Amino acid sequence: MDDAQNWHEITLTAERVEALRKRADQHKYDHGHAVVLSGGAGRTGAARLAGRAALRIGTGLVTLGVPGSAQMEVACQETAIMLRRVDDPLALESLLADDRLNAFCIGPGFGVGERCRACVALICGANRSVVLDADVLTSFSDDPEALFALVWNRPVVMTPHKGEFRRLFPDLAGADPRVACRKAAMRAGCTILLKGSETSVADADGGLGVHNPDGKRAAPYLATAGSGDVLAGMICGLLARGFVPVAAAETAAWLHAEAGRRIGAGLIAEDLPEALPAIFAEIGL
Ligand SMILES: NC(=O)C1=CN([C@@H]2O[C@H](COP(=O)(O)OP(=O)(O)OC[C@H]3O[C@@H](n4cnc5c(N)ncnc54)[C@H](OP(=O)(O)O)[C@@H]3O)[C@@H](O)[C@H]2O)[C@@H](O)CC1
Ligand SMILES: Nc1ncnc2c1ncn2[C@@H]1O[C@H](COP(=O)(O)OP(=O)(O)O)[C@@H](O)[C@H]1O
Repeated sequence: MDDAQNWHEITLTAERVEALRKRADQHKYDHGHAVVLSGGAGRTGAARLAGRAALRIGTGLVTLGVPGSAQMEVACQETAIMLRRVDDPLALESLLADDRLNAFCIGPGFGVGERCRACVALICGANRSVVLDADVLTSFSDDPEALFALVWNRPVVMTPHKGEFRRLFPDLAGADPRVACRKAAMRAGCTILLKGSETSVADADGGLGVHNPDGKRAAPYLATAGSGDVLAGMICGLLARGFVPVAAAETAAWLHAEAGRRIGAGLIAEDLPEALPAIFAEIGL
């Protein structure tokens, strides 16, 4: 399927607003436990942004998995977010043994290479919901098929910007982004969110949603360092809350852009999670 006309506009549907609501009879464990894996000392900012976004979007608990070298750095910055030491794939395996930790985010600031590839293999092998972003996508650029074998038919959202997309899907990078995103998702066998001023979300069955197709929801001040890390955290948080991958990706894309639109000029990535409470109040949560 490569029909560029066959798509829907991404909006915040009434059903998704209801799914964002917390009911009076629920407690934090009813809203999931998200884990964001961080890079080492001096490289924790991106994971901290993602963790903050997961918490603000309503995840019950958020843990940052942090190498020992970076524990003090992260502990000095975070309060509501919990910390676990994760130095290597072995430590990750022990986290994965606890199935209450129900959604993961890996890639932002994580570091490129074998440790990254091994962690992705463990998370996907455990069939855990996961957002694969940034350094994960770069880590597999020499062997995209190895990544597709891991994510095929799993609850995975990949979130490439155009540079990362080109590294994984070089033959599709020149095509219309909507068509390219759909073909990529069908090839990889998972949900793909292709970032840009227009954002596309495609699933493995050929479904395609487009945010800002007519430019009316433009949010150009999102073009700032760490903005994509926040988006990855929002998606991870929604996966932890029980959204299926496409719904998590589309809902996060809408909320992320809405936050960007409201803040406007002067926006920095830290502002985005903090904009969510006002948006939630306005949509009636
Ligand atoms: N606060 C923090 O801690 C932050 C930490 N961060 C972390 O840094 C790590 C590196 O992430 P990254 O995205 O900066 O660099 P990366 O993908 O390795 O290469 C970039 C190259 O790709 C290309 N390119 C093409 N299209 C593009 C597009 N639309 N958007 C962007 N790039 C595009 C372009 O190359 P060109 O096309 O010009 O040849 C460009 O030179 C990663 O772990 C991330 O999480 C950041 O999130 C910032 C905040
Ligand atoms: N001109 C733009 N208009 C709207 N959104 C944009 C624009 N430029 C970037 N964005 C959004 O900002 C985010 C940038 O993500 P990314 O490139 O991964 O940055 P980082 O790695 O620094 O977090 C994406 O969600 C993208 O859709």
